[in-house]
Amino acid sequence: MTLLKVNDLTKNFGGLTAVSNVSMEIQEGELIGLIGPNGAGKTTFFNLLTGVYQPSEGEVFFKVDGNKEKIDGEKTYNISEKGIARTFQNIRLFGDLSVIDNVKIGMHTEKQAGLFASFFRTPAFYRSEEEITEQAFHLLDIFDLTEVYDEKAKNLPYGDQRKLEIVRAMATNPKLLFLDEPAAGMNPFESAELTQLIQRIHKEFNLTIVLIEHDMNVVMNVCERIYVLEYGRLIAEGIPSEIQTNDEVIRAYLGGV
Ligand SMILES: Nc1ncnc2c1ncn2[C@@H]1O[C@H](COP(=O)(O)OP(=O)(O)OP(=O)(O)O)[C@@H](O)[C@H]1O
Repeated sequence: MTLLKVNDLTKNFGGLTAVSNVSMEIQEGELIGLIGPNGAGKTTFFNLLTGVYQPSEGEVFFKVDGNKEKIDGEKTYNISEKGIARTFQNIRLFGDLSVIDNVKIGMHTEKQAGLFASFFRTPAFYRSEEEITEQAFHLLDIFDLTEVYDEKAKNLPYGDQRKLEIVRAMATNPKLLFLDEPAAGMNPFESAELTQLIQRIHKEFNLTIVLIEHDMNVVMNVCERIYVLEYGRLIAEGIPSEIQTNDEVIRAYLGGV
């Protein structure tokens, strides 16, 4: 079943077309890779799908509770409420808050006991707080971050901060998760561990994931299907073995062949 449908999406920045007539269709439960040389338009594409930028042209549809909704032009928080979460290329945690609070903040946008219950601290409020804490610890456990739950986020090693970013995005209970270079700056051991984690959350939460990644080991090992951008245009789409042998892709990466 189609979860996300993108029709001819375009973004112009003055004279530069960062994303040019890109169309794609993502099925529920897929793990998709989005690759391309530096400046190809990958992050801009994520920004268009998550409401950070408004498209110059094109449409985006997302399936919410069985209904197809048009989400292009929507505000970031509306898109997040509909079930799309993301991480950023640069870490954007609340550095002075604890690890667990970084996760719980994400959950509060999703699970709210209501103003009355929160104000008067009713049983519904405590039940909801208890559930939030329990779920936050479950996510931290998957990412092997339980032991540091009380540390300030900024004091975690770099690799753990990147993992915490994913946990925080997961906390909104998304149906679709965009990961922007999750393995950037990680050593080979860390990125291999992250690869396994991405596969695990994909299966355990039946989560649809779109991954921007430069590390080809990660991309080729985890992604079921891959889209390739170059200068804002989609130049290829296919399973990893097709992409690895695609002449256009090889030319885009190696140049001039
Ligand atoms: N806000 C902006 N204003 C003007 N130009 C922009 C803006 N954001 C991105 N661009 C330009 O759009 C093009 C695509 O950039 P984008 O960051 O989307 O590429 P990318 O594929 O994510 O690159 P990288 O792999 O290096 O992160 C680049 O030429 C970039 O300079």
